[in-house]
Amino acid sequence: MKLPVIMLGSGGHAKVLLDILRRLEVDILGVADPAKRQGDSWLDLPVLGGDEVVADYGSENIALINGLGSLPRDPGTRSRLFETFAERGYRFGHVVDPTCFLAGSVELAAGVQIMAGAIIQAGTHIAENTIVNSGAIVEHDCVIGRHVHVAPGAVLSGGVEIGDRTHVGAGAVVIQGIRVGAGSVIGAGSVVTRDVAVRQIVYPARSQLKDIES
Ligand SMILES: CC(=O)SCCNC(=O)CCNC(=O)[C@H](O)C(C)(C)COP(=O)(O)OP(=O)(O)OC[C@H]1O[C@@H](n2cnc3c(N)ncnc32)[C@H](O)[C@@H]1OP(=O)(O)O
Repeated sequence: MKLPVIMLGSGGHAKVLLDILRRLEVDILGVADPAKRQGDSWLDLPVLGGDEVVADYGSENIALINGLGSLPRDPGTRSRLFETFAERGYRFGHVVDPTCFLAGSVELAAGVQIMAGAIIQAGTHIAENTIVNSGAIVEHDCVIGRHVHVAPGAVLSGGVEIGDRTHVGAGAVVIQGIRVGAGSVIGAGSVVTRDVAVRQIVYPARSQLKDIES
């Protein structure tokens, strides 16, 4: 049985999730966001109140959707929200855009979100609350930790391991068999050919600007 859902947050990431949920014809009760006024509406959804309003609904009657996005150097609001409600017994639903490709043996933990056009190949495991964003490719046998964001267009080659809370930037490429430690940031457009330790930032090569001589 599919439970009705409440969306937490109403920013850009939540907007994309809402579009997916509507295409999947999920029953959405409303949005919880402390920055909005109870009784208002957001994209034709009722604003139910702040996060505390979730307590009005029994954890066995609803599922939650984590609508907060995540960027490098974020203070961890998305992961905290997940942990807080999971500890209280609430379940976080998967959001899987119907245009993505998921191989049969892929394992998705609670709250994983797979956005439009992403490809996830055989033998890959993705842990709780992780986002694989639009058009990203996760090849076979990858192990992706909790609260990770694989940003749009990033490529993880076969057998890559990504530690918890890591951000893999838009368009980054990680070659096969690489291990990336927890809490790291792979800059957008980087090509990663060596292992990355815990809490390191990978900066990509910079493009150079020069005037065209006539
Ligand atoms: C749906 C969505 O939108 S999801 C979001 C997708 N976005 C991403 O994945 C972004 C990932 N973040 C990045 O790549 C970041 O730029 C980081 C984390 C690598 C670097 O961040 P910071 O250390 O804060 O760098 P900062 O922004 O101060 O820039 C420092 C310099 O590096 C340059 N720079 C920063 N990031 C990059 C990059 N990815 N590629 C090339 N140059 C870069 C900046 O232009 C700046 O150059 P300048 O000194 O000549 O002005």
